[in-house]
Amino acid sequence: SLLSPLEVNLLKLKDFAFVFISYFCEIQRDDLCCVELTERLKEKIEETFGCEYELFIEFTGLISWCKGASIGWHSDDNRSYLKQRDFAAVCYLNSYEKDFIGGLFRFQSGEPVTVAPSAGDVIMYTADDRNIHSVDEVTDGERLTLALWFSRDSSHDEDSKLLSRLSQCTSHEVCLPLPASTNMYWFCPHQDGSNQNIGFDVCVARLHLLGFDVHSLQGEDHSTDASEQLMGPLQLAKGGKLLTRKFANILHALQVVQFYHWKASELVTSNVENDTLEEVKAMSHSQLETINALKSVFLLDENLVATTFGYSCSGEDRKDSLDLTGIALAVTSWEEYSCKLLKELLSSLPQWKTYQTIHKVESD
Ligand SMILES: O=C(O)CCC(=O)C(=O)O
Ligand SMILES: [Fe+2]
Repeated sequence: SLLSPLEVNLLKLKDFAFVFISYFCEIQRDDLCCVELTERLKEKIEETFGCEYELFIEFTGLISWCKGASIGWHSDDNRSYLKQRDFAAVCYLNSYEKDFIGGLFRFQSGEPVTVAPSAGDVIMYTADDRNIHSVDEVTDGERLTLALWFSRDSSHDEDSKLLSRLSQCTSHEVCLPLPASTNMYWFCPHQDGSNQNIGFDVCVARLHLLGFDVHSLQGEDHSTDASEQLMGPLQLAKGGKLLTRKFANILHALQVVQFYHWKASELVTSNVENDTLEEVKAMSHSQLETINALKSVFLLDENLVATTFGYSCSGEDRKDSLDLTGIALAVTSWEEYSCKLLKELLSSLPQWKTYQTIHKVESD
């Protein structure tokens, strides 16, 4: 094991759909830095593989493998756009048989042949075809990993890219999340196309599990392509009611809902103002139709959603505890929270730029 139980727990603490930036700051605040951890992994790789030159972290991914997820035989540099990858480190954040079934890691040749993930363990291997590997299908539960890829090529340094993006931010703006292409969020257990009609959009499904439906403002105009609807302005609905507040896109709505779910007990809900209450309206028949039309495209298989995310009856409690009025309040708290995190990040930016790398900076 390379990671302590505390580190493992901090890493998987937040829902994965939540912004990595907030994740990163919370961990810092708890006096344990994700960056320190990744630096430690980098040093370990350099030591293990006898690297003479410094490595750069090329990509960091906090990955949730839901029921049905798997990956066949591959090397990690097997695409033209992945050629810069030299080494991989996969940190296991939970354990085989305890938290999920299936999901064994296998090497095609050499020893060990099979690795059963165990929280805190890290596997490291070269990204080329000397280490062809696969991951068995996860048949129950959710498998959680922190995966990092390393490159000898400094032009692929993840830190530099992030630094230049952060340099373009100003601390006053709210950073609205931008969804990647819609097919990034499409979950389909049969990638071979045998069951084209089975699947769901991960964002719509996560909202659905928390008790919310999506009302696309572009959906009212029937000419808009369904997949574009999630990229544009939308509203949230629940139990025949609609929150008039507009969200920029599906990820914005999801972040606010997840934030509310995460922080609900801390948000002050006692003095709900009238104008917040006025934002919750009964929905019309046509609005309900727009909601259902979107569901019929993006929530094709509700049972698959429940089994994939492993929610059963316990999911009902969380659904009921979250309401639209709370969401209206959470929008502002989420903005304040995001702005605060962004300010903290930006305050470290001058030092980070000096070193061209992201390090923990002591705040006064
Ligand atoms: O999660 C794992 O055990 C390995 C993941 C993997 O092979 C990959 O993402 O390329
Ligand atoms: Fe891999």
